[in-house]
Amino acid sequence: MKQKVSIVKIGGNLIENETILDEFISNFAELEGPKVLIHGGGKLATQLAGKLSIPTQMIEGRRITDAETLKVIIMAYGGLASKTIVAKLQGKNCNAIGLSGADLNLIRSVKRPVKEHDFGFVGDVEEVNTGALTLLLENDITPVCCAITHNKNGQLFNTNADTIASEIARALSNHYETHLYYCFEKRGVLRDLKDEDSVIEQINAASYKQLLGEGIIADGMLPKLHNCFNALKENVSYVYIGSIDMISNRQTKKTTITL
Ligand SMILES: Nc1ncnc2c1ncn2[C@@H]1O[C@H](COP(=O)(O)OP(=O)(O)O)[C@@H](O)[C@H]1O
Ligand SMILES: CC(=O)N[C@@H](CCC(=O)OP(=O)(O)O)C(=O)O
Repeated sequence: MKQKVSIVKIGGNLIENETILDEFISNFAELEGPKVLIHGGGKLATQLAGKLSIPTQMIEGRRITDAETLKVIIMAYGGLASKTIVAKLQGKNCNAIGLSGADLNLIRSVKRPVKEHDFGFVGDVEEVNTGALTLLLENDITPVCCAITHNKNGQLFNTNADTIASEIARALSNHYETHLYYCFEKRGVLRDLKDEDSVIEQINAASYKQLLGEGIIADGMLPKLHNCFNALKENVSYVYIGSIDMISNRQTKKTTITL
């Protein structure tokens, strides 16, 4: 039987709030077995760009990343967010290491092809270095991955953190029974965004199509669910969307995604 690995993605809205981040770090540090943390930081990047008078433009949940925006991304995700999270995990005796996709050649990507839009320095994942990840996990080291990839030719790219989480889960699923958790600021996918109790507890491919048609899934939830189904199609065993409580043993509602 394969060993369980937990792949946990934490959204940028949560890492902005220190109290919530600390609670998440405690929950994550207590998770047993090998684990990987992927963090966003979209809100942080938007705030930092604003302070530097660099305008932010998002299309279909993805950031248009010109050369100046890429510098902000590297500072915000690879610097502030990554090091803050790693220090907090070390404070809980979790031996974490902060990595971008360039470190250990962890994630190689190519520039997102220009179709309707040119996203600039945004990369689509081509390959995850599974050997490097398993080497760390087998030595009780917890990788903390940010939303930055590279092309192995000296160029860094901004890459959606949900996609990185699903690609890492997919890569590890040959070696482990993979459990992928998307933690964000709501308790799951909601039928009504104004009603926190309207969590849809199960979504499968058929109900997903229906929810899309009804316009219930929008904005950042679009790439998130797309990534969930991609992961399941590639042998990831379990995929969940919910609050930070779902990775602790506390009973909570969450959305379970199935094919
Ligand atoms: N049906 C839905 N249920 C929950 N959130 C939804 C839904 N449709 C759209 N959203 C939006 O998606 C956002 C989550 O996407 P995003 O901001 O990319 O998450 P993250 O913080 O994990 O990066 C929510 O804040 C919410 O505004
Ligand atoms: C290409 C692209 O859109 N990249 C994302 C990466 C960060 C991210 O995904 O962060 P959240 O999880 O906080 O949304 C961005 O720059 O916003």
